[in-house]
Amino acid sequence: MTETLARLEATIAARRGGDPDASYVARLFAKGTPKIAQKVGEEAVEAVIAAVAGDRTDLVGEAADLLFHLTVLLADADIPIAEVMTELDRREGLSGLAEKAARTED
Ligand SMILES: N=c1c2ncn([C@@H]3O[C@H](COP(=O)(O)OP(=O)(O)OP(=O)(O)O)[C@@H](O)[C@H]3O)c2ncn1[C@@H]1O[C@H](COP(=O)(O)O)[C@@H](O)[C@H]1O
Repeated sequence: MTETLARLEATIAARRGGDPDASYVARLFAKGTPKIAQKVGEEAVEAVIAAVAGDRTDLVGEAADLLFHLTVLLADADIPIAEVMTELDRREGLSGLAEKAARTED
């Protein structure tokens, strides 16, 4: 899973400054942060609609669109996905500490 995102991140980085006529990602970068952010918002709403409708197939597709556009948004902000993973790992550690503390209280 992480490898897939890492590959996508590398492809997206390689498209930076590329030909907008030849690449969707280059086109997004050329349009700028507000357009990329708008796409993330749209894809998030579409994923939410698919989830509420109970449409599993649509949700998988919309989730892929959302993760893809979020990866472009992070690249546009010069934030490596690894930094987001580190934050998730930190939170996992915090929840582990909370569980440990709860066990100690018993
Ligand atoms: N994963 C994706 C991916 N997911 C979705 N999309 C594109 O995202 C767009 C979303 O569709 P929409 O109808 O919402 O948007 P649109 O009408 O095309 O654009 P707007 O008018 O809304 O700006 C479609 O054009 C899809 O093709 C993607 N485009 C590219 N990738 C990955 O990015 C790589 C590089 O792509 P290129 O930059 O095109 O070479 C590809 O090899 C893929 O791995």
